Amino acid sequence: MEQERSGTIGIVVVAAGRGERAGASVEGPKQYRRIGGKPVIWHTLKRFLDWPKSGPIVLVIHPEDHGLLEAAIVDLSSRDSLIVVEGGATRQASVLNGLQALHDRGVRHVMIQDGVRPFVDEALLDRIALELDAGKPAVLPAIPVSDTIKRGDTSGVVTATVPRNDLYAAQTPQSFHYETILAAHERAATEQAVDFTDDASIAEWAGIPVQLVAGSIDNVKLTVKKDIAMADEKLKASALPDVRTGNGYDVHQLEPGDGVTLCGIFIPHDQKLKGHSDADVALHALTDALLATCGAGDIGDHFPPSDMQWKGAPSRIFLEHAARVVRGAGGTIMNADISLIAEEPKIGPHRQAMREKLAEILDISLDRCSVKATTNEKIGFVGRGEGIAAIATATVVFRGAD
Ligand SMILES: Nc1ccn([C@@H]2O[C@H](COP(=O)(O)OP(=O)(O)OP(=O)(O)O)[C@@H](O)[C@H]2O)c(=O)n1
Ligand SMILES: C[C@](O)(CO)[C@H](O)COP(=O)(O)O
Repeated sequence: MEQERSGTIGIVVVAAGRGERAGASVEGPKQYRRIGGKPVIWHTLKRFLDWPKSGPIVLVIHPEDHGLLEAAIVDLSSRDSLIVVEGGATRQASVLNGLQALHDRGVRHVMIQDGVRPFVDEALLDRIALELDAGKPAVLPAIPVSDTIKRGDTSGVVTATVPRNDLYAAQTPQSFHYETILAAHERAATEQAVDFTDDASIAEWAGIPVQLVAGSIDNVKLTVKKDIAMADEKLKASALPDVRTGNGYDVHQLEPGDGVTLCGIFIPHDQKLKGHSDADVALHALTDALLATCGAGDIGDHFPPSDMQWKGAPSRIFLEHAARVVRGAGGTIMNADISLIAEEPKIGPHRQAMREKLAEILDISLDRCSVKATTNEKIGFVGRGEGIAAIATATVVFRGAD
């Protein structure tokens, strides 16, 4: 259901093209291709949905693309506020449909945006809004042309060098007084003036003065295949790493026996740890820490103590399972750190073997595995030699959501 938006500037995003210059893709036309893990149109819409001055947002799509659109924006918050209409055979026809969909929605100004310009930024939108507020009927973001411009004939021979000091490359959103541009577009359609590649040209044709504002070098239009690959690389390179930390704690009671297993290493001793499995407190704590990095519950959820098959089991299977869960969720284990709290046996002589065991079980390098130990200064249950406790921390980096 469509929700009301609080901003005052109507937005028309045109995305009904077929993207022929970018070539075919299994993902559909270029506006549905993924860059940085999300479809191009997702990024473009998000910029406007997040901009506080956006009023109603009309999205113009191709009649065959309803399914593609639904899949593309399924996780976009506020998507219910979008007004979706179908476009026409040309960009100009699609814009007209979008403008007409804003009729009677109390819009004073409108911004017309290419769906395939996903890097439009808030500063640019604010610059344009200032000009509209100052009463300009048409505002065009553009950047001065920086290449030397040549004119050539059909045989590929240069016929002239064009002075570039007053040349600009036009961007979007091209922005207007709503009623003024709607009237110009409708008149162009009626008079079959149909060769316009942008909306500023229609304003010029209709005699409306167009104000230039500084565009943004990043606000490129994704036109050919290479543009899409470059946009993808750019977003991936700038994505914030998704680093997560989990912690775990476990304690087991000591009782008379012949040794304890800690971090997968058996240490001969006159006591053993009491437990359902081999009672390796260290690996249990680390298993919980790893599961915590992806919200996957705790060791008891995965290996219920009531299940007899885990009786006497080596705890490395719990840790291996947790590592699989983490990796299955897209995680890379960066670090595993265990602190053992025990009066006896002495851990120091076994630390290196323990670290090596962790590295082997987790399949990560030794320098990412740490084992430390302390006594409890003879205080409490650990201090009285009644049990051994372990605290673990795991650090995992996850791939960006896609
Ligand atoms: N009939 C059309 C043609 C274009 N557009 C939109 O206008 C914007 C800019 O057009 P362009 O880059 O030329 O896109 P396409 O027309 O899809 O590309 P091509 O010309 O390569 O087919 C795009 O967001 C495109 O989806 C549209 O809404 N309706
Ligand atoms: C509107 C536009 O993006 C401004 O640069 C451009 O004119 C669209 O042209 P296209 O031929 O549809 O790519």
